Amino acid sequence: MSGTSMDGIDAALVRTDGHGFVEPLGFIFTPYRRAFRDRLRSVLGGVGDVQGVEAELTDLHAEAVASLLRVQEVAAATVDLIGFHGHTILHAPDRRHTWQIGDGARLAAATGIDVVHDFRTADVQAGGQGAPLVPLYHQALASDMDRPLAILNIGGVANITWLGEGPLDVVAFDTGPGNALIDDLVLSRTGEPYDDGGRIAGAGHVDDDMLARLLNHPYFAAKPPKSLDRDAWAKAAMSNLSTEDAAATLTAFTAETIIRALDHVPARPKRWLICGGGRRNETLMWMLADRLDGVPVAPVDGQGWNGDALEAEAFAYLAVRSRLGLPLSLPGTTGVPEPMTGGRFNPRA
Ligand SMILES: Nc1ncnc2c1ncn2[C@@H]1O[C@H](COP(=O)(O)OP(=O)(O)OP(=O)(O)O)[C@@H](O)[C@H]1O
Ligand SMILES: CC(=O)N[C@H]1[C@@H]2OC[C@@H](O2)[C@@H](O)[C@@H]1O[C@H](C)C(=O)O
Repeated sequence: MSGTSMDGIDAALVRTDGHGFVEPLGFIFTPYRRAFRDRLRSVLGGVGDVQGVEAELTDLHAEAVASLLRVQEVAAATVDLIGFHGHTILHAPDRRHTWQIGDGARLAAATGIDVVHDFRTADVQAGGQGAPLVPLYHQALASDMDRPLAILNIGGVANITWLGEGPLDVVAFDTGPGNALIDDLVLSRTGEPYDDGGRIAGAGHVDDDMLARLLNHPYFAAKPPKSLDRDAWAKAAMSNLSTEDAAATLTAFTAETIIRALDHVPARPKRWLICGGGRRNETLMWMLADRLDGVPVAPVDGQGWNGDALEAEAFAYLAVRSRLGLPLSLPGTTGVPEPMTGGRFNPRA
């Protein structure tokens, strides 16, 4: 999995039957070098040297698989399948178009392992949003937990999975920006890739006028299903604010838009579990807790799950489901008219 933050590759090793049995076995993160990150950024929107970047991205994923297997002391021959998400460079479900680069056949040839890739196209072509796809994995992980439960991923974009009692009782959608706007601000002002621990935002004051302007966007009132492109929000015009105040305001924007997700779920969750890199932003976590007013909110790690690994684990799980012809998405998760399978199979050479 190469997430919208463009920070690197998450690779997870999972044992699963594609139904209720999931056992995460290992995880490795391989950061991109600055030069590749820039090249990846240069093809967002589907422009420039897409083919060249796709080949490079695929080869970096083959290296990530090799590193994971080395660390886990597992032979490639004993691995049944790779779920290869690739990297989203364009997401326009309303035009029935979504584009994840990553060459499945090339990865299968490089690793000697069967590969499933292109997870989102079938859903989008059937009229779904093509995202988020992680919810069915969240449901498998949380099978014995009290409901209603919210699992929130704060990556470049933030997405919520709301789980009610029944197996089809799932509502999921992108809530708004996660870290992407904060990352872009901090990078342009300080040269650092993100606001470590939320310390910059923690030293600033929220500009209420700016926050109100940011919140004045039709996306937040729109009913799900709904999903976002990473760059749905153009760089917010923050030039009149100090770095600290701008970071505080964008962090409050993320927190506030997550809270607005409550307008679109059937009942208030009894508990929130947070995954993705944003759970390390203490200012954001504090802003969320403050707005949730006593409802428990904590990183998923306290549950024994790895909050950095869930998305990569999910695409392993979904790859197995794809081979079994099982749904990857539901009407409640992507708005697809009926439960829908997906993914394309690439046999090893
Ligand atoms: N120590 C930290 N303090 C604050 N923020 C952090 C920290 N570590 C990571 N992050 C944030 O988490 C981001 C990476 O999160 P993650 O890997 O979950 O995103 P992603 O998977 O690329 O995105 P998406 O889920 O949208 O595809 C970084 O860009 C940064 O903003
Ligand atoms: C189009 C696309 O790649 N969307 C990503 C992105 O990153 C987070 C959020 O927006 C989510 O909708 C999705 O990824 C996760 C893995 C998902 O499909 O569940």
